[in-house]
Amino acid sequence: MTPAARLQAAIEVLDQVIQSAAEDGPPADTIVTRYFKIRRYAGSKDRRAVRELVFRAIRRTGERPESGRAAIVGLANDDPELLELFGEPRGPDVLRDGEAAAPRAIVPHWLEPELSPLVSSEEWPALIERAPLDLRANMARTTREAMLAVFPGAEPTPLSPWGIRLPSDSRIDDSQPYLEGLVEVQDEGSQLIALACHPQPGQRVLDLCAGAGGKSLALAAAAPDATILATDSNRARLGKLLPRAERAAAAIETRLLSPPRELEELDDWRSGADVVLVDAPCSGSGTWRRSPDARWRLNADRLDRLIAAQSRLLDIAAELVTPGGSLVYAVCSLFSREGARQVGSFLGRRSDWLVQDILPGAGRLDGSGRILTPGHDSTDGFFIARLGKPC
Ligand SMILES: C[S@@+](CC[C@H](N)C(=O)[O-])C[C@H]1O[C@@H](n2cnc3c(N)ncnc32)[C@H](O)[C@@H]1O
Repeated sequence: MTPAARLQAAIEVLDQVIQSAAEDGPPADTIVTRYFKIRRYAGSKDRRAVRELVFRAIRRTGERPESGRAAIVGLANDDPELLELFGEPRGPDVLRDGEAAAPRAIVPHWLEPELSPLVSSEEWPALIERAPLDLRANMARTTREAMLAVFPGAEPTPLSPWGIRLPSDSRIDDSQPYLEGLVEVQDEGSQLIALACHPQPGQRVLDLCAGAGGKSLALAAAAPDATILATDSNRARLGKLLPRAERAAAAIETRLLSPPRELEELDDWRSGADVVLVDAPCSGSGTWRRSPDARWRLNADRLDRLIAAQSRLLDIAAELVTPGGSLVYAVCSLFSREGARQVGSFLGRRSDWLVQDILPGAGRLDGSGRILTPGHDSTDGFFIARLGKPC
């Protein structure tokens, strides 16, 4: 493919990404892969180049643009080499006078007021910079030192004692330690959520929104003798946990929940969990650096629905914690309504619950919890709080 043809391909992919974002369809990554599945003539260099153009355009454009062409015109306005490709054979049509270009932005304008006041605009560029690849050493079966020696370019993460940081483009899925379950891919911020749960041997720990089990696996590695139940309402996600647990040699029970009957289905855990983790569904605004197209999929209705779901899940979790036990609430979001204000509302409903200190030295205090951000902590963005149920 010529450079002009690659630019035209990027426009076509972006059109599909825009449509998918509007319809809550698959993410940009999947769309790029699908695009090339039926275009076998494109070589690996072409695929890489088109992908790079697509993601540069997505990162540059905060709000969902009107078309792939508008996104690429915006990108080209910043890059004269791209401008020259318009009108070339197999390339995009010639630029029209005054043609609309998608405006450059990091945070969509309508979401600026949602950000925690701690996330100042100086930090915004880090929200969409490429993320490193973090691994978690499976402490039940190895040590961080042993794993640091295995991966070239590996550094210990500064905040999590389990973490190993590799350069962004590292591949580990065919490495022996990964296949043997000695390491898992997990952002340092996610590791800190498991650390905030502080699971102890013999405890009963419930991971209410376990998804594919990233936090459950970290909890099992930290306390192999704890009883861990991983639940989720999404069968496909929860189904991915079992093979991962097998690889890690972790004992984790799973249970599929059917909202709105979660409490009935967890009757045997009512007031019975020493720790309940609510890693709640959220906007994902803390992970824009990994999924920059997430900015294009959010809308006010969807955000309101997520906030209502978080509040409901917190109330469910409160019923499951044993007196004297803890509820750990986490979201990969930097929006106050999903983080500090969400927990503030919970404490308004249950004023006898106690705010517990977590993760000294990591992140910054934000209301009754802590906020971690890519700019301040070099992790994905998270809000984490730990609340104690009165005895
Ligand atoms: C942020 S993700 C969890 C990520 C997961 N803990 C991990 O470490 O990979 C939120 C999860 O909440 C689940 N969820 C949404 N509503 C739920 C409900 N009512 N009960 C249980 N899980 C729910 C979603 O299916 C999703 O997997």
